[in-house]
Amino acid sequence: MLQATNIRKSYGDLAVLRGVDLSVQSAEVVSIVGKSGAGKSTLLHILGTLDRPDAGRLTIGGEDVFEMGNKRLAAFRNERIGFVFQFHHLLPEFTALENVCIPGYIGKRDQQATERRGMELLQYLGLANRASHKPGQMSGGEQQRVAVARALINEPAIVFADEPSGNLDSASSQELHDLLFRLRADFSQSFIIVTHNEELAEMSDRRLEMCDGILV
Ligand SMILES: Nc1ncnc2c1ncn2[C@@H]1O[C@H](COP(=O)(O)OP(=O)(O)OP(=O)(O)O)[C@@H](O)[C@H]1O
Repeated sequence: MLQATNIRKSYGDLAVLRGVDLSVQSAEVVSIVGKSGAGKSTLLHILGTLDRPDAGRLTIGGEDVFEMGNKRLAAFRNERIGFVFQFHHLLPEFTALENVCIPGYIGKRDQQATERRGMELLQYLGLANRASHKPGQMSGGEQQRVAVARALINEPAIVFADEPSGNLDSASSQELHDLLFRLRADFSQSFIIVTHNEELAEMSDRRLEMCDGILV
C-alpha cells in the first residue's frame, strides 16, 4: 500500500530524517513512537505528501507521488489519503455531516453519494444522532470520531494519524483506539499513527521507533 525508500530531510544543518525506509501493507496498523523532536511529525508530513523530502522515493497504491506536480499531488492527496490530527480541526460553523463530507466536496465527488456515505460513516461510528450538530455541541471524543469519518469519506488507501488520542481522556482514547482497529478489520483500512500512547503502540501490528533519524 505504501513504500518509502531512503527518505531524507534536513532543516539547515539539522538532519532530521537520515534515510527512512518503510513499507506498509493493506489492513496494517503501524505505530511510530520516539522522543520529542525525533522527527516523527516531519516523517508523517512527508509520508502524507504534505511536505517533500530532500531525497527519497515514496509510492502509495503503486503511484510514485513525488514525481507528481503540486496540482496533481493535491488531487491525489484528496482522493487517496486521510488525515487525523491531535486537534480535530473541524470547521465550527458546519454540522458534523458537512464536516465529514468536506473532502468529498473538495474532490468534486457526487454530492448525494458523498452525503449518503457520510451518513453511513456517522452511523458506523455511533454518531447518526449527531449529524446535524455543530462541533461545539459535541464532546471531544465525538468530535474526534467525526474527524475520523472525514478522513475516511473518500475511501483512502491509507490514513495518517498524528497523536489522534493526544487530546482525549482515557475512556475516549480507548474508544478511539478500538475504532481504528475495527476499521482495519471491517474495511481493511491501513493506518500509520504517530503516538506517545504506549498502549496504542503495543496494540499495533508494528511498533517502530524514530531514533537518530531512522526507524528501528
Ligand atoms: N519547519 C522547520 N524548520 C526548522 N526546524 C524544524 C522544522 N520542523 C521541525 N523542525 C525541527 O526538526 C526536529 C524534528 O521535529 P518533529 O516535529 O518532526 O519532531 P517530533 O518527533 O514530531 O516531536 P514531538 O514528539 O515533540 O511532536 C525538531 O528538532 C524540530 O525543532
